[in-house]
Amino acid sequence: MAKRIDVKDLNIYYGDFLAVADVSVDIEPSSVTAFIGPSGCGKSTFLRTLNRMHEVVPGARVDGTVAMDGVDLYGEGVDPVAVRRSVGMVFQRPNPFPTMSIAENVLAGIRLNNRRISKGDAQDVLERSLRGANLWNEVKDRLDRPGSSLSGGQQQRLCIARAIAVKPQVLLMDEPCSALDPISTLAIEDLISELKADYTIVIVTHNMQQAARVSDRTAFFNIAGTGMPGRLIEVDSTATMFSTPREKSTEDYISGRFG
Ligand SMILES: Nc1ncnc2c1ncn2[C@@H]1O[C@H](COP(=O)(O)OP(=O)(O)OP(=O)(O)O)[C@@H](O)[C@H]1O
Repeated sequence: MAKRIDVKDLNIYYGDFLAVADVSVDIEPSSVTAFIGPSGCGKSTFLRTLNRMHEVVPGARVDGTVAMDGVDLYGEGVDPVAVRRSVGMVFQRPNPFPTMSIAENVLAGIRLNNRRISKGDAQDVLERSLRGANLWNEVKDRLDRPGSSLSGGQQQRLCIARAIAVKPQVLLMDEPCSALDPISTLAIEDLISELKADYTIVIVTHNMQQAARVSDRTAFFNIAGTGMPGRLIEVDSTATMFSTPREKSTEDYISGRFG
C-alpha cells in the first residue's frame, strides 16, 4: 500500500556542508509529487534522504524527521536496508545489471534480499512486475535475453519493473527520463500516472512540461548562491504552482526566466 511521508525540519549535510536547510513538507499517498528547481539546489540530495540513500556517502547525515505513515525513518533501531526495500528508486540513467537476463534483472531485488522463492512464484512476480511497468508484451518472448539488449526506454521500464518487484510503498525517481527519447519519455510518463494508484511517487525533473503533465503537487527548491544551502521555497498543487504561485522566484523559474 502507498504510504504518506511527512518531513519535518530536515537539514541535510555532506560533512560540515549544509546542502539543504530546513525542509518541511507532506507527501500524500498515491500521488505524484515533482521536485523542481535550478541545478545544485538539492533536489537529488533531498530525494535520497527519503530512502536513507544519502548516508551512503561518507560523512553525509541529516537532522530532523522523515516519517513514513508516522514512523521516523531515522528513528532508533530502524534498519536502513529495510527502508530501501520499502522505498524503491529509479535513477537518471537506466542501470540494468548488464550480464543478467531480463528475468534475472526483475528478480534481482528479491534474490538480493535472500528471499527464497519458488519457480511458480518467481514467474508470477516476473509477469506482475513487467506488466506493471508496461513492458510485458514487448519482452515476454525473450525473458532470457540480457537486460542490456533492450532500448534505453525499455531498459528504464525494466528498472521500474525491478523496483516494483519487491513491492515498495514509495517510488523515488531521479530524472527518470533525462536519458530517453520523447516517445520513451511519454511511455514512462503514462506509466507514472498508472503507478500512482498503488505507490506514492516522488520525481525530480528539470522538465517543466513533465512536472505539469505527471504530478499532482510540485515542490520548488532554490539556492541563494554557491556554498549556500538549498531551500524548499514553495509547495502546492501543480495547477496552482503553474498558474498562481505565491513566490516570485517560483514564477520566474517556471516561466524559464532563470535556472
Ligand atoms: N556526494 C556529495 N558530496 C558532497 N557534496 C555533494 C555531493 N552530492 C551533492 N553535493 C552538493 O550538494 C548540493 C546539492 O546537490 P544536488 O545534486 O542534490 O542538487 P540538484 O538540485 O539535484 O542538482 P541537479 O539539478 O544539477 O542534479 C550541491 O552543492 C552539491 O555540490
